[in-house]
Amino acid sequence: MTKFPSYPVLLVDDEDTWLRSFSLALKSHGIDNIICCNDSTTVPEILAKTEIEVMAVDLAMPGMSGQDLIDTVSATNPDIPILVITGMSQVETAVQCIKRGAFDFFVKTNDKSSLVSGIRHAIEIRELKRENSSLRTRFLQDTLEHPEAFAPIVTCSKAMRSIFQYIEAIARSTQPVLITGESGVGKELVAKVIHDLSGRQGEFVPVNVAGLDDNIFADALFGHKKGAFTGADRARPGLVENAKAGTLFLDEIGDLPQASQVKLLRLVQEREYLPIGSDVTRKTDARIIAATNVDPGVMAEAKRFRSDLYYRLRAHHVHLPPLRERREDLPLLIDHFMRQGCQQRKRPAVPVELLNLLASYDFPGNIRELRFLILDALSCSGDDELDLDRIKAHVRKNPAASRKVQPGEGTRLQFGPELPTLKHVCAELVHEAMRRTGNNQALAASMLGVSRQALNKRLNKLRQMEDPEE
Ligand SMILES: Nc1ncnc2c1ncn2[C@@H]1O[C@H](COP(=O)(O)OP(=O)(O)OP(=O)(O)O)[C@@H](O)[C@H]1O
Repeated sequence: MTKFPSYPVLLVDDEDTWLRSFSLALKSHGIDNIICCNDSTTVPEILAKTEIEVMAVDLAMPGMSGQDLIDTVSATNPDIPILVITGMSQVETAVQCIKRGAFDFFVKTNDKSSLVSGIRHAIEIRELKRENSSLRTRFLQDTLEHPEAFAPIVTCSKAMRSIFQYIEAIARSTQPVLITGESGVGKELVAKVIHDLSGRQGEFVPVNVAGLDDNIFADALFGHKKGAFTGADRARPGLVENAKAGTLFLDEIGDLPQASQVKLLRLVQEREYLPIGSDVTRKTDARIIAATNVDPGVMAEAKRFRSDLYYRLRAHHVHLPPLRERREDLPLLIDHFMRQGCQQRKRPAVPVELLNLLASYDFPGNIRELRFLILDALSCSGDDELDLDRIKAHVRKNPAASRKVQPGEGTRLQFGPELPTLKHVCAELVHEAMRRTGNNQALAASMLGVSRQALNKRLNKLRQMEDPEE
């Protein structure tokens, strides 16, 4: 099992019994990467050797008091959240500690649940801070540390590049990720990249939970004991077990029944689950990535999706834009799918008309639909040129998705009583073509029936007219 969190939690107290019982409480809640230290004077040495995620320190200790420790650690390792643990009579001192930089304080009692929640909260804050700073660096430098990991995602879109930078920043976190976006935008592809970048040794285990009733959901995810129900003639591990030390990818979580939402909440929050027929709780270290093409925030408002589950799942959130908002990817994707479909055969030429045809199509099925269109057209084409008949028929069948005005059958442009000038109409047309193609000049030129050079000249002229200072 991968230890959680990735860097240890340091517990500092001179009472060994307290250290033992506290670390047991943490372990039973899935926090098992712990260093116990009963001599506060050795803390600076530990910090010099090991990166620490969070510290919990007692106030009254011989050698170096909790307060002294806070002063030292805040000066040398200001990013480490420090939780102060005090006796009943020391609350005032604890408040002083908060003023000196401690993260929070807790009164030492036998019930350790609030202390465990405090540690978990501090771990989450630490992870978020780490990700924020990594994100800031990446944005400033506009770099990707592992561009090769994104190779399966074909794109040249700026929006997608920013998403890649975000993914790199959150990939190693243990918190869940929610991926939203229309059907076919590449959510599963992105989930797999997050797993590949996570450094997790376990498997990537995808499961589509759409339409599963609660019993099948529980059986698929949590498995069952032998004899748990009629037909359960042997024990079967669930997908959560298969995803140990890896990633569990739950696709289409938007339709999950309420009862399954409760079970998923426990899995996400407590990292715990019960196989069917068992009364022994099991722990998991699988990282959860969930995806949906319905906005769970809206569903949470409509009370169809638990809001506590929604907020837990979206500790990190990746939203993938639809293909119609990144049309600049069309030429690359067409080329990619042409290559995919022509591994065993000669690649026919792609008529320029194809880009023109697709540049004003809205792709309700996004990249999956484009892939199907290209592979389908290839299957009916000879070696010379890609046959566009079936693509044209498909685009015509989806008139709502096609904004293109077909020659001869289109609506006429509407004008008010005063006609615009030719110059004005040209400028509007150029802007519209650029907008529709996501600023891809080759595509826009093809839509407007001019060469790329001619469009470029026109764009330069327009820029000069709009901003003569330039
Ligand atoms: N940027 C991309 N580059 C190359 N192929 C892509 C890209 N995005 C998606 N695809 C391909 O499109 C298809 C659909 O992608 P995927 O299954 O990841 O979408 P999805 O958003 O998870 O869909 P759904 O919501 O229906 O589950 C797959 O064949 C995938 O490989």
